[in-house]
Amino acid sequence: MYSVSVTAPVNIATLKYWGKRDSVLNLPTNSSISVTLSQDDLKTTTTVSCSDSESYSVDQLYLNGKLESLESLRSQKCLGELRKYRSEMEAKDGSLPRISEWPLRIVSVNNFPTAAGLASSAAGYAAMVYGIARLYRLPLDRSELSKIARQGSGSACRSLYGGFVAWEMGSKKDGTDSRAVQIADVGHWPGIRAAILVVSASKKEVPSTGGMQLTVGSSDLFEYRVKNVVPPRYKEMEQSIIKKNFEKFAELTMRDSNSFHAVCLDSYPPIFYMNDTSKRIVKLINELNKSQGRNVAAYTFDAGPNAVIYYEEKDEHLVLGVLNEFFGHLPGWDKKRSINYSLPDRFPIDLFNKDIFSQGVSSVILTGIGEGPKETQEVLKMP
Ligand SMILES: Nc1ncnc2c1ncn2[C@@H]1O[C@H](COP(=O)(O)OP(=O)(O)OP(=O)(O)O)[C@@H](O)[C@H]1O
Ligand SMILES: C[C@@](O)(CCOP(=O)(O)OP(=O)(O)O)CC(=O)O
Repeated sequence: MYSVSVTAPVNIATLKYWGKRDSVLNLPTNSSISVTLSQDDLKTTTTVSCSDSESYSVDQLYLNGKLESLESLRSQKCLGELRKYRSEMEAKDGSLPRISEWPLRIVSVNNFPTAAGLASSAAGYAAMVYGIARLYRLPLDRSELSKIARQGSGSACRSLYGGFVAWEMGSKKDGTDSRAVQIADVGHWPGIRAAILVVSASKKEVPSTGGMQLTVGSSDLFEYRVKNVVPPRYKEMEQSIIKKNFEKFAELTMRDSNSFHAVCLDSYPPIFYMNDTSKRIVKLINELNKSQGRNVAAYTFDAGPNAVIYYEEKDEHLVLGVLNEFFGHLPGWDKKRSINYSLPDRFPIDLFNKDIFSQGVSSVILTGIGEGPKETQEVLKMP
């Protein structure tokens, strides 16, 4: 029996992937950019093993304690590609054990809600692909592995790296140039923080894949976004990261979240991922930024109502000053309990009815930028 355990992070896009040009190879209609979040707070842990013993009769995935199907085309493609690489190695080197033929057992847990718009599929597929690649000792770099993870879930390709990551859409039909690359590692700009306001931890209404297909097929705005908005924005965002220009990075992040939700709304029938709570959070952040005369925080929303708010550590007292005022009673503040937050100077508190603006959020996750997948000593047992 051979076994390896790994952990992998969540990533939250600041320039959104929305739309596929090939849904079998999972190739996107635009390049995207994300921040990898710290595994201290959000992570998938996966133990992969393979054996020729009788107890390993078929490939199995245990996710959060339950047996899950591996039959989906997405999972099959990831497993198939990894096995193919391993069997090619075995064919070239007769001394290698022929483990590519053995059934795999994958035991995985997410320490945060699964399928609730918190990018569990990204961390999950990244962990699965990275773990099997280590088990098979494949000589593939993270960018090569990202092409495999991409076929599990598009956004998963970006979780192969830490720091700031781009998914280059590529132009080849076979997808061999559609892969993740690192724009900058954590050390480049370590002060990036993220506050997640969990608005809904339940399963989302319109899954990303179906939502994208609907947008591609029905939104008039979509073509404009893909052709005219994203390409220059990609370059500007990359530059803002390289120059550590938070003011610009924040503006582009918020604009791109708005643009993504605009094409969702422009789909026919329309898709609504943000709800009234999400909209109130946008207002809080806008007023905070206005009151300080600069962008101290940037909101972004994925395919659900949860908000992710990026900010710099040096402005934490301002951002958490506001968030604590409205959401300080919720779970998630333990590591900041000793700090006495107060509202930032000039914040226009009179504009906000506290009873209404405190509603709808169930918990807060305070985290920051983090590293990519890594091996761990923690071994998960079959439930
Ligand atoms: N740890 C894991 N290992 C393997 N697969 C996983 C893991 N976690 C999640 N998945 C897969 O991802 C699916 C959830 O993906 P889905 O896109 O619905 O939600 P999400 O990733 O949490 O949200 P979003 O993509 O909008 O951020 C699960 O049903 C499962 O198939
Ligand atoms: C809104 C998004 O989070 C969409 C993520 O979509 P997925 O990666 O979950 O989609 P599939 O490739 O169909 O699995 C934006 C982003 O992460 O870039």
